[in-house]
Amino acid sequence: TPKNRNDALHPLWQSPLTIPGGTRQSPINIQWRDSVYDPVLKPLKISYDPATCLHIWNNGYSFLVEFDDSADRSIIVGGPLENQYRLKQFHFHWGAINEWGSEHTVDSKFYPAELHLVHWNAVVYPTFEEAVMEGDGLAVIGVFLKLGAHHEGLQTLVDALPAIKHKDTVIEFDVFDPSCLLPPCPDYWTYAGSLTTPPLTESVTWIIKKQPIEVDENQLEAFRMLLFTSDGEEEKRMVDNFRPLQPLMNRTVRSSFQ
Ligand SMILES: Nc1nnc(SCC(=O)Nc2ccc(S(N)(=O)=O)cc2)s1
Ligand SMILES: [Zn+2]
Repeated sequence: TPKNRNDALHPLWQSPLTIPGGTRQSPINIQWRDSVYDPVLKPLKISYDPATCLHIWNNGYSFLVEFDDSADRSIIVGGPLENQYRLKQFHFHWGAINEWGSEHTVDSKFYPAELHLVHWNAVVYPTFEEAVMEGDGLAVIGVFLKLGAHHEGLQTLVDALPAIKHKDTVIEFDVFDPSCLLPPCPDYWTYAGSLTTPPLTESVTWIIKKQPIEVDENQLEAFRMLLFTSDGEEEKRMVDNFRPLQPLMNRTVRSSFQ
């Protein structure tokens, strides 16, 4: 029984749910028919060096795989971006059941999970922390996960999860190529948004892939055995770690495809 309203709140949201004066918050519903094809959008060029992988850890919000971003070794360029952006980490959001879990929705449809590959503009900003505060500081690629076939590349991550069950646990992860988590179809939507967890800063150019990747039930269940809580605390399963949909306000979602 929660002692006060805050305890009743989802662990993610003990801080304010809304940013006062926020005009470009994420996630949003992508209404396919309202998105505008932009012929000027370039193909997104992705080149990741698997050796830049460092470790995988449970940060109490999600599990994330972090990369060595001290040089331009794993980068994205093109698409809606004016500069190249360096890969810093990727993580996921998922639900307690397969009916929901993604942060973005397409025509109000939830996917069971969503992958976020987080990149920062090291051409313009000296550190990630500074880029987080700037309108063109970050670029996040969103990939929807749908229930289907077993995903070989994801299994490498799934096999590591039992070792990072509790908050603030970490294990070495030497080689992993996140390209294996991207769908083959190049099509994407893009819009100006924000981080979906605190500090919720309005610094993200979102690039949402149209085609989901398929993962199987056992792989989704493996995400759900993680805990929000540290070892020794009362166990709280890490599920439903997605932010509620935010108002579109004065934004247009552009598509790279007709
Ligand atoms: N001084 C600071 N250090 N680190 C930060 S923010 C750390 C960070 O990467 N936050 C983050 C939060 C949400 C997302 S998400 N879900 O992709 O919008 C990505 C990234 S501010
Ligand atoms: Zn995320």
